[in-house]
Amino acid sequence: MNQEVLRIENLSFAYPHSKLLYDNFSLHVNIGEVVSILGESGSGKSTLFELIAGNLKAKSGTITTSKLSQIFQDPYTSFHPTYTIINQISDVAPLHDLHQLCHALDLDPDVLAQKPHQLSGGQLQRCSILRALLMKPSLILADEPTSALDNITGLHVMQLLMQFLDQVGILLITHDKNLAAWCSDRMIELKA
Ligand SMILES: Nc1ncnc2c1ncn2[C@@H]1O[C@H](COP(=O)(O)OP(=O)(O)OP(=O)(O)O)[C@@H](O)[C@H]1O
Repeated sequence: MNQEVLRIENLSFAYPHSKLLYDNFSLHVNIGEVVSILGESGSGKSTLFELIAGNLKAKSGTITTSKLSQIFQDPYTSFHPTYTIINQISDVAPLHDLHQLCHALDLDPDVLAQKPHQLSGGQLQRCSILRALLMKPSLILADEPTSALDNITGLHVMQLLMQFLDQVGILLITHDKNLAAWCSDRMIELKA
């Protein structure tokens, strides 16, 4: 049976003094699925994540979500520059599966003792995936997780993330239609 990790039903939302950005919008994600959200700048992709994360309140409709964690576009701004990666990860997540996950993410555990600027963008984005997975989510919100990386590194990072689809569903924001077509079960294109 499909295990649903996100259900959005009849969502409507507008920022104050603005037109409706979402009007009766519905979406669901199951464990094992990658669902991509595409759309031009200003179409409301980031706003959707803010609504799902509970940082914005819908005008009407319902959002039901299981435990989620987020991966952001720029790995350098996802970590504080002055603390080591391991300090920052241990602040938010238990470390039981650290070595096993490092292995799966092709990440040398020694790099975790470094500070963010000492790592490459690809290494650091794998650290943010590590942090997200250690939080044991059922839903991952990934906001342009590969767009700060070159194509080959980006594809590798996405492949590594997709290994965990037996445990999670992934909602992916991307501008990259080729990436979305390659990795998604469903694609939703928002209109500005
Ligand atoms: N805090 C806010 N207050 C008012 N309007 C906002 C706010 N944040 C975003 N908007 C507007 O809502 C619309 C959707 O913005 P959003 O950032 O969700 O789009 P996006 O699709 O993620 O864009 P991009 O691809 O450029 O990141 C835009 O018109 C934007 O100007």
